[in-house]
Amino acid sequence: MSNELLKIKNLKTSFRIDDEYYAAVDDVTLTLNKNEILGIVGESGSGKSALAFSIMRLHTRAKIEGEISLNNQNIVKMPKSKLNKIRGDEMAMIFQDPLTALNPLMPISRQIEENLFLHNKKLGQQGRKKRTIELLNLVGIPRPERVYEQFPHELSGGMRQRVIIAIAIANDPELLIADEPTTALDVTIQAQILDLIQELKQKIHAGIILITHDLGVVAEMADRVAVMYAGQIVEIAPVDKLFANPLHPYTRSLLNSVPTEGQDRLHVIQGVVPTLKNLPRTGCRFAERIPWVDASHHEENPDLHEVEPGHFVRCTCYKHFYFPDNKEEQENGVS
Ligand SMILES: Nc1ncnc2c1ncn2[C@@H]1O[C@H](COP(=O)(O)OP(=O)(O)OP(=O)(O)O)[C@@H](O)[C@H]1O
Repeated sequence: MSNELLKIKNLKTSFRIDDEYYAAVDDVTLTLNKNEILGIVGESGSGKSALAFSIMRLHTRAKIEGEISLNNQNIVKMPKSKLNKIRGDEMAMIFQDPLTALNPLMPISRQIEENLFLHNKKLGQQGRKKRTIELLNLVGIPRPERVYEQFPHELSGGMRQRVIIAIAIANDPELLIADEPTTALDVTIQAQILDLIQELKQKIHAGIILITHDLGVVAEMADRVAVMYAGQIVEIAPVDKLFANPLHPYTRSLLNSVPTEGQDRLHVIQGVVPTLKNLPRTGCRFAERIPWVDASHHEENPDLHEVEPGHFVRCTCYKHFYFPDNKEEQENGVS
C-alpha cells in the first residue's frame, strides 16, 4: 500500500495585481508521506505561505493551476462543499499568530467543540466535552477542565498556541500544515511547541508540513526539507543530506548565514527575494544574486536534477558556484 498522502505536481498559484496575474508559487512538485515531516524553508516572500494556503485552498482570489491531491482527491478542482468537509477533518492548519487565530469572544470550549461538531455530528454534547478535555490534555495543557471554561485572553501565548493545535488536531487530520507555528512565541515556549508537534507525529501519524525560516528548527524536526526561492523549490532532500551536502547556491547561502562553531566568518549573499511583480520569470531565478557565476553555467529552463537518491537541485549553476570571499573554494575550483 502506498504511503503517499499528498502529491503536488506543477503547482502554480498566481495573484492578480493591476489586471495581471503574477505567480507566487511556480512549478512546485513534491510529495508528502504519512508520518513524515517535510520542512519548507526560505526567506520572507519566497512563497511558503502561498503554497500552504493553496494546499488548504484558503486563497479566495488566487488562480491555482496544476495538481494537488490528498489521498488521491484533487483539491484544485474540489467543489466548496466537499472542501469544507475535508478542511478541519482530513487536513488542518496551525497558523502563525495564536491571538488572531482564536475568537476573543468565545470560550476555548466552544472553539474546539465547534470543530468537532462540524465534522462529527454523531458525537453528542457530552462526547464533545469529553473529547475537548482529552485534546487539551494531549496538547499538554495543565488543568484542562479549568482552561475549558476560559477565554483566549486569560491564557499565555504558549497556552493559546496549544489550543490552536488542539483545534487543528481535533478530528485527527491526516495532513497538518504548521505555518511558522512558533514565530510569535518566546524561545523556551517555542521549544515546547516544537516538541509537541514532534510528539503528535507519533501519536496521530499525520503527514506534517512545517513552514519556517529557522534552519535550526528544520534540522531538529524534519525528515525531508524543501528550500524555496522566488516561488520555486530550488533544492529538496532528506534532512541529513541537505545539511551534509547543500548544493544550490541559495541553500548554501541560507546555511552560511547561520553561525556555527569553529566557523571564523560567514559567507553571505547580499540582496533579498524580489517582489512578486519583479520576480524573474525565465532562466535561473537566483542568477541575479550571484552575478560572478558566468551566465553560461545557468540553464535556460532550470529543472530539478536528482543528484543522489531523493536529493534534487534546480539548475546546473550549483556546479560552478563559490562564495567570492572564499579564496580556498575559488582557487581550488568547484566541480
Ligand atoms: N493575496 C496576495 N496578493 C498579492 N500578492 C500576494 C498575496 N499573498 C502573497 N503575495 C505575494 O506572494 C509572494 C509570496 O508570499 P508568501 O507570503 O507566500 O511568502 P512567505 O515565504 O510565506 O513569506 P513569510 O515568511 O514572510 O510569510 C510575496 O511576494 C507576497 O507579497
